[in-house]
Amino acid sequence: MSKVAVLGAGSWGTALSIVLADNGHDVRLWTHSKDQAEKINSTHKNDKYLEIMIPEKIKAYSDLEAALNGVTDVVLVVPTKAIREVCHNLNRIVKNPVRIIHASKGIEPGTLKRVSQLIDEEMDNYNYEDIVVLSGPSHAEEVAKRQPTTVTVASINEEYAKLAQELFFNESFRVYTSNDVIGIELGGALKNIIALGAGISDGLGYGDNAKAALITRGLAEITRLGTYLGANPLSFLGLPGVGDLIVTCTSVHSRNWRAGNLLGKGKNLDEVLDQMGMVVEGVRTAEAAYQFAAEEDVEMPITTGIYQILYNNQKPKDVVEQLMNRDKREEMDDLATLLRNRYTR
Ligand SMILES: NC(=O)C1=CN([C@@H]2O[C@H](COP(=O)(O)OP(=O)(O)OC[C@H]3O[C@@H](n4cnc5c(N)ncnc54)[C@H](OP(=O)(O)O)[C@@H]3O)[C@@H](O)[C@H]2O)C=CC1
Ligand SMILES: O=C(CO)COP(=O)(O)O
Repeated sequence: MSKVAVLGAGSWGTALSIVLADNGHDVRLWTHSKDQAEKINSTHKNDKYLEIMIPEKIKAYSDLEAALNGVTDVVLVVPTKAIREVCHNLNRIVKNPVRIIHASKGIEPGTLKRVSQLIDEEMDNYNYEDIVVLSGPSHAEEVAKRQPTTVTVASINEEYAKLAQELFFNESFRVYTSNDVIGIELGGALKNIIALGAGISDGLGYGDNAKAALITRGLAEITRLGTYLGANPLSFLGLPGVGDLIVTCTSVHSRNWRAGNLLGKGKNLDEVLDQMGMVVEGVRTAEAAYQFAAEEDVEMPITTGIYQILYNNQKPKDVVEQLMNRDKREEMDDLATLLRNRYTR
């Protein structure tokens, strides 16, 4: 059994700690809040984030050095905007070799970097090839209740991907492996933009047809950008692609869907974020993807529309009208070319 530090005690860090504790590992759940650590240790609940009781053997820490003492694996689960800060501190403290698995879903605006690239930049002596990403259709609320869930762990280091699979795998948490770090990270990050769109569509009162269109054309957009950035397009048909799109675009558990729903009902971004109280990763990732699409001339009309709603106060109804009235085109034209180019290279 392994000693594991889970860094980030929000919904997902807590749910993943439960999976690891169920598997018999020694789990330290680190939070940047002393009060929260004390509350978790005394009540075995983390009720701002999850309703369920936490196994007593999970120990919460607010001292990062103490949490990391003697661990073999570090699971990073803070919001993307906190990854650099946490890795900077990790870099200062970690002396023994550890394996790093991250489960955060975002892209940094400005630099347009994925989470594994941020980790790589902040950690002096850690190989990019050894970073593992865990992603897939997995609402924390359901994982914490041990409901059947499937995810993928990806690393260029095949042995580390298999070790991560072993660490998390159990009868209600099925884990696949992959070597497509770019595809798995982009699938998880970009689906949040489309989930905002699905929430907006529901908030406007549109039906299943509109949502199915968003999911499908959203997948085309994700595949287009992802393949441009070096991902294996097949990854987008897998759990961290279409799987995660379905789970976030169709569920009230999704914070991105919920935030979109409020936007569709007429609230502005500041009001929505105040009300959410949890991370809505799609907001920053929409900014990053919009910047990228504009700079590299990659066609991302849904992302562009959502960016305009979030950052330029465009009315959701006007954006839908613009999307519906774009030039007529063939459904698969550019995607077919993209795939053909990739496989005939
Ligand atoms: N929830 C889910 O079902 C899933 C989430 N994810 C991803 O996991 C990541 C984390 O999400 P999730 O746990 O849901 O988010 P939550 O909003 O539930 O929790 C975020 C946690 O991170 C903490 N935090 C914020 N800033 C910092 C910082 N600078 N240093 C240390 N801790 C910090 C927050 O602390 P505080 O309480 O003080 O704000 C909180 O404990 C995201 O990238 C998300 O996309 C992936 C799959 C499923
Ligand atoms: O990524 C998730 C499920 O796989 C959670 O999505 P939200 O961040 O929208 O809640």
